Amino acid sequence: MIEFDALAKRYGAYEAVHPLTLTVRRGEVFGFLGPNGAGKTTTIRMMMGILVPSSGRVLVDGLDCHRDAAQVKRHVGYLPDNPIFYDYLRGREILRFVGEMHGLARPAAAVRADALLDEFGLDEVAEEFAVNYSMGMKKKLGLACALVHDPAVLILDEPINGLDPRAARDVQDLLIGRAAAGKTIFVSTHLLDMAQRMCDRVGIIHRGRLAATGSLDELRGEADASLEEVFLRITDPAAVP
Ligand SMILES: Nc1ncnc2c1ncn2[C@@H]1O[C@H](COP(=O)(O)OP(=O)(O)OP(=O)(O)O)[C@@H](O)[C@H]1O
Repeated sequence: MIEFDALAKRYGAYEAVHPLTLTVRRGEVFGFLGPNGAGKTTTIRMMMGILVPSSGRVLVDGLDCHRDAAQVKRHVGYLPDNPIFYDYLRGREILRFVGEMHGLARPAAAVRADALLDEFGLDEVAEEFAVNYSMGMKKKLGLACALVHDPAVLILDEPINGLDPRAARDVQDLLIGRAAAGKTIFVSTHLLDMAQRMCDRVGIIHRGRLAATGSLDELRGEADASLEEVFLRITDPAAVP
């Protein structure tokens, strides 16, 4: 379970995330939707202990993401918006290294890395340097790194942004598999197709404020508007925040 309790972030005088209160249930796939600059990455960086909240807090399975940041990392798999690797390590080496950093014994990390490389279709490039990976391969490797310690919770920042349709579908299928296995997934995106395919509930963030939350049916409402119509209405630049 993820509990946001009036979590807020200011950059100087600029309020990037207004106090955010929200609960994501265990086993739920929650889509955090918003246009560019809405505050999605800032929120996720607070969840990962990378940014210090200006006020409020966020808890993952009872652990405070700021105070207990190290424990949270054991519990959570994180895919950053732009995964960066040691360029001159090979895919397999990176995944083993991340596994060992999470406390797996060397043989166990090797077995786990091989299984994920196989599942993610990266086995053919496993001996290639990550610097030579395509964007799709980097996202898949990043996701494999997020999963190497079999965390209960996944926090994913724009997992299919910039991917071609096949790679995007591959990544979504991998995530849908994880959701079916009971993982709690918090995924930020501005790609509504993905939200529609994967998410149990979504929240729409606009100018740092959570403007709407609910299941897709709830957001579409009685008018049965498409998610795109709902999103465009809520995030209309002319709308008063
Ligand atoms: N370090 C910073 N200093 C000042 N302002 C910042 C900083 N980081 C982000 N911002 C501002 O905070 C707001 C929210 O940014 P954030 O990156 O969280 O948005 P986002 O929803 O993830 O956007 P995108 O979809 O474009 O990645 C933006 O207006 C951004 O310019």
